[in-house]
Amino acid sequence: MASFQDILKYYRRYRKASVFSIAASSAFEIIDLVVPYAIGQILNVLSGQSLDRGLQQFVNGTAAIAGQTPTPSFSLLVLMVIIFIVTVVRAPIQPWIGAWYHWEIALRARRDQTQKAIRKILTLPIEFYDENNPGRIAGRIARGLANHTWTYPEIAGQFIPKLFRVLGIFAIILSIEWRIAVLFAISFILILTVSFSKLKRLTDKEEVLDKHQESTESRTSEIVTNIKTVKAFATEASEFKRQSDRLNRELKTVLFSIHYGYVKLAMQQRTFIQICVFAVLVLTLWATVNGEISLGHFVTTLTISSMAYSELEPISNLGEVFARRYSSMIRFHEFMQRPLGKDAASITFHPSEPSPTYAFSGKLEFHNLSFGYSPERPVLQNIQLLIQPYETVALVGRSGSGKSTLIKLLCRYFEPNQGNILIDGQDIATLDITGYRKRLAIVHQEVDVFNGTLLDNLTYGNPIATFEQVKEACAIARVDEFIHMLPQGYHTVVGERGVRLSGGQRQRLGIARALLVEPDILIFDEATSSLDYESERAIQLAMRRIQGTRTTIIIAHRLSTVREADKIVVLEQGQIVEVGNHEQLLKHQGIYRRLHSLQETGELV
Ligand SMILES: Nc1ncnc2c1ncn2[C@@H]1O[C@H](COP(=O)(O)OP(=O)(O)OP(=O)(O)O)[C@@H](O)[C@H]1O
Repeated sequence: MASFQDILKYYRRYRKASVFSIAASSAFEIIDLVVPYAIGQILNVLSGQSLDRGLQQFVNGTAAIAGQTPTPSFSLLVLMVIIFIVTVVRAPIQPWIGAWYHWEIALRARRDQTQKAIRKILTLPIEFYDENNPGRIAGRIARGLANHTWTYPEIAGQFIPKLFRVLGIFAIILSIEWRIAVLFAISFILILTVSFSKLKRLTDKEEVLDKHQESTESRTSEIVTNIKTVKAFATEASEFKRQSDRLNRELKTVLFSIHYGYVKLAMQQRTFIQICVFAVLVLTLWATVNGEISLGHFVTTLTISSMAYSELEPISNLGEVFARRYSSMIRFHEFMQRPLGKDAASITFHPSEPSPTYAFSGKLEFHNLSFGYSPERPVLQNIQLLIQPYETVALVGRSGSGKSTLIKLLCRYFEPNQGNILIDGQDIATLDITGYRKRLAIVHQEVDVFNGTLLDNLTYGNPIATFEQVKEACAIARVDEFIHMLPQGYHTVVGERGVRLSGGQRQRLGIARALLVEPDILIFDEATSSLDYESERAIQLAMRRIQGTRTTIIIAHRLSTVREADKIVVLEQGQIVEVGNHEQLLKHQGIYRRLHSLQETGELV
């Protein structure tokens, strides 16, 4: 669970600058109070009353140094110089010491934390992304970072200095008339305590609202991602209704629960503040009429106490803003505290510390491998398999039999519960994960295309590939067959803001991209499952050219894709039940034959 402490830790790196700038801003707020005090003293001089003792001594000392007599005119001159220093001289300094640092800290912290968030995104376990959609994750991070950035300058530059200002005011009033100071202190503490306790309750409601908003955003993002399905099932109206209901629910919470609460609080605060200001006026006037305080003190007390009460509203407004943002900041920290993937510790982020470079022949041994996503449900059991270098091995089996899971273990997205996987005789668990994964390449059913040129996408895994290498990979993967149809050839922008590639074209791009990293092990994860016959055929031809050049593992539902594999491994309920080539397995009256017959003739044998 994240807490307030985590919000403080967000700025920990800038602690010293933070303490300095908060102290400086607070000092400026207190210095500001010199003006009403000096004005009060000027009034005393003008009305023939004496200066305060301390000030009189200061004027006398200054007069002695200047070789002057401390006349009323000289006192006025000293007071004007003081006012000049704390107003005009201070003016150009304050923004540099206050505003500059507050924003610098907030902006630097945002850079740091955005880096951390990106690192987090890159190191969370892969199953996190199965359970959380991109809209929800992106929304949570963006809101959390933005709210931290806006909050810091307000709290460090305004909220805390204002509290110090109020303390300074209290000290001045105390030096003038203690009864007014007591009234002032009690009213202040009362207003702030009541306000903050109410804000605490509003924060809880804000948290509910934040969750509602996250769900709405998440669904909107799903609609965008799955728009084809929405349209195909003609569910526009129901999606619209669902989102409208959610927005109405949000509005109801924000308007009648949260906003109502803030307005009610503001009303109570204002009324109470005005009662207090009036009470101070009555008390101060009473003390002046009775000759207990001077006219100058009357003006000073009234001016600074109304200054103090006028600060109450901004202080509690800042508290309100903080309360509104609190839950999204906390939810950001909850995201940041999510446990990392098992591979996270060994992922290197520093290009200056490159991971070791491996080169394997591609011999793979699965030794007595067992695995389950949860302990009570084994998905793979006692897998024993040997894959020779340059061999092409197909994994087939019914849906849910564990084919993809085996690949996930090979890629080290998960660690096996029992047994191990050896590459060239070395346990993959002992290898540097980045160095090891660089020797693997995988072509998924859905090939991701990044926004950029086709060339950028091809060289994604190997940015230093030469154009000759790119062309060679494109020839093998049959990318060259469609490249001339693209307006700028290799330099055509594809992806989000560019030309849309078809499923088959994306697959071929995926294969060429995989080939360009020159992997020792190439994996096709249902690469042809969603393609039409012609595209499938093109991919099969590409695969045929790759066959024998490196260890290749093919997961396939369509058995036509795996017919030419050196070895076909049939999985059933997480266990290997048959191994052999196409002809051998057809002779065997087993699952492969049944699946094959089903696909060829549509009938079970
Ligand atoms: N992240 C996960 N968490 C929990 N269970 C999972 C997860 N991924 C897969 N499974 C379960 O593990 C089992 C094997 O799934 P796997 O994806 O490996 O099968 P598959 O043979 O590749 O299936 P398909 O051919 O349909 O892709 C299934 O019962 C599936 O529900």
